[in-house]
Amino acid sequence: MSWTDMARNGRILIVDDAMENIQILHQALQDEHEVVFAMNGAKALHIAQTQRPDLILLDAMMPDMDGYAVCRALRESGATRDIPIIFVTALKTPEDETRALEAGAADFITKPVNAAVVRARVRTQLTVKRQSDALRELTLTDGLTGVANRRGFDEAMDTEWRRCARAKTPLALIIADIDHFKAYNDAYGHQAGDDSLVRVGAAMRRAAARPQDLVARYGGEEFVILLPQEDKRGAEVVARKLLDEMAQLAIPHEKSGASPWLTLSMGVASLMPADGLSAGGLIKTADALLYQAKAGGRNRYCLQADQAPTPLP
Ligand SMILES: Nc1nc2c(ncn2[C@@H]2O[C@H](COP(=O)(O)OP(=O)(O)OP(=O)(O)O)[C@@H](O)[C@H]2O)c(=O)[nH]1
Repeated sequence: MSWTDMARNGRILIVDDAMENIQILHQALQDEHEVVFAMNGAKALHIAQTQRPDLILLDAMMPDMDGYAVCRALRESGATRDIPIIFVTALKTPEDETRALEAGAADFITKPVNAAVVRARVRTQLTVKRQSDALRELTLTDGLTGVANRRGFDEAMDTEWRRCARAKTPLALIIADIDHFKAYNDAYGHQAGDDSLVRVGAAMRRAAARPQDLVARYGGEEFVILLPQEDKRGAEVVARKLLDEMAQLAIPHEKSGASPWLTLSMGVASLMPADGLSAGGLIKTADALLYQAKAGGRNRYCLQADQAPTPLP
């Protein structure tokens, strides 16, 4: 499917205080898009947050909250910041146009609108948005395994830390490292090593399959699993599932010393994000537990002790 084809089926939010204007735009777009509408700024912000439109057509002049204020509010919220906005207005001066673009609009259409122009401008903005989304996805994904990369993990950790702190729910982390992977590469070759990394990444995704779970490749043969709203017992269940998944894969590793198969060692930790604690502290705790699992013989996980979590300095 081409970018232009993909741009045909987006959800468009039309914001205008006059029903006849909404009807004209609806008429122009309804064949190619799902159209929702709002007749004031507050309603527009609510729909933008809850229904996540792909693009917003925004009237500049509205009573109470005008288009510029709506535009600024959309830009301030992480959930709506990236939705492209096209201003639709009877104001035509270069100053009006500049003001709209400075408020964060992607484009500008003047009234009375022409249906073909509206469709073309909407398609263009949707195409640009789809392309930038795809590019962003690429920058957050590990090219070999298809799981998130270090940067993807850092972003998710930042978001989930703040989300769990607000919701007062725990956040769990598993750091997993393949055992004796250097010996594996030496014995079976780098290509076989790469193939195994792909299979391990897929096993992790099977073990941590909830929508909010995030699997990332943290370094060469080191992976992390971020488990929002999980305490350490929930994370332990995932770690056990992962040991099972690895046993089922049964990738031969004759030089391992820990097992005839390729295995993982893991550190499993969880804490309640709060003032005085940090995401870095959670990572350090899980990392120290991973080290214990390695020292204890590998092919196992070490779980955080039961006392109140005290992250390492
Ligand atoms: N094939 C392949 N190997 C990688 C990749 N990234 C890292 N490695 C290898 O992973 C190995 C990691 O070795 P070490 O850090 O010594 O650890 P280990 O041999 O797994 O030993 P333990 O962790 O102590 O069980 C190195 O040989 C790296 O070359 C990769 O993308 N592909």
